[in-house]
Amino acid sequence: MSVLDDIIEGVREDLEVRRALLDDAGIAAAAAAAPPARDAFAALGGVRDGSPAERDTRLRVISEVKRKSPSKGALADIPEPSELARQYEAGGASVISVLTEQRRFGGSLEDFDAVRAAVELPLLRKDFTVEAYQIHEARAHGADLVLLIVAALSDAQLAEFLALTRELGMEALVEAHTEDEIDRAVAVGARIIGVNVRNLKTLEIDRGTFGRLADRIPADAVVVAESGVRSVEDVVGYAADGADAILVGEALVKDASPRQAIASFVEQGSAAKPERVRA
Ligand SMILES: O=P(O)(O)OC[C@@H](O)[C@@H](O)c1c[nH]c2ccccc12
Repeated sequence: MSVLDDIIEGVREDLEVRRALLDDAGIAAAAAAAPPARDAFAALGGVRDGSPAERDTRLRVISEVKRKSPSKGALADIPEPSELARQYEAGGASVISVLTEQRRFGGSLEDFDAVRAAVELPLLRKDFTVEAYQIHEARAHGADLVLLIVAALSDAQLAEFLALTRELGMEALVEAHTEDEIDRAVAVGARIIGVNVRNLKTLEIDRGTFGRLADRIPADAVVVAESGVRSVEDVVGYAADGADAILVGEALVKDASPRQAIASFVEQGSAAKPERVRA
C-alpha cells in the first residue's frame, strides 16, 4: 500500500466519526448557511475574462500552518495557530493553508477555525479530499479553497468534486505530480493547478520537477509550485520557472519571523518572475 493509500484510509476512518455526529444533510445545511466564500482565484492573481498578459507580475505566497509531516515528523509546536496566521497575513501572504489531516500532519478543524477567526485572507482547507462530505465541511468552516489531489481521485471524482466546490462558491487547488496528472487536471477544467515536487511514493523532494512540468499548464490557469522551499533562492528558482504562486509550510513554521520571510519571498520572487508568455 502506498503512503497516499495509507493516509487516505485514516482520513476515511476519521471522517466516519464526524459523519456520525453530523450527517450528510446536516453538513450540507451548515455549508449553505456559511457566509459567502472569498475569491481565492483572484487573490492568487487569476484573471477571469482577460488575457494572461493583463496579469500583474507579483509572486503570490500560500502560507501553510503545518505541525508535522510523514517525511519530517514534528516541525513546530504552533501553540497559537491564530498568531501564526496573523504573522502570515502581515507578511503579505495571499492565501493561508491550514492542514486539517490529523494522523500524519497533526492538523485539525479546530486549527482551521482558529485561523478563520483571526484573519480575513482566503483560506485553503488542506486535506485529502475523497468525499463530497469534506467539501461541504470545508465550506461550513469558512474555507474558500479546497485541495484536490489528482493521484487520489478518478476523473469522474475530480470532475464531480470540482463542480461541487464551485457550486459552493469556492475554488480548488488541483495538485499534480506528473505530466499525465497535469493533463487530467486541465481536462476537468482546473484553473488553479499545483505541481507538488514531493514524490508521493518516496516522499522525496525534487525541485527540478516544477521546471519540467510547469510549461504544460495553460496560460489562463494559476500555476502553484508546492513544497521544498528552504529559502529565498528556492523561491527565485520557482518564480523564474513560471510559478504564479508558491505553497510553503516547513520553512515558515520554523522561521523566527515568518512575517519577514514571506515579505522577502514576495519581493524577491516577484523580481524573478519572467514576463509571462506561455501558449
Ligand atoms: O512544507 P513544505 O515543503 O513547504 O510543503 C508545503 C506543502 O506543499 C505540503 O505540505 C503539501 C503539498 N501537498 C500536500 C498534500 C497533503 C499534505 C501536505 C501537502
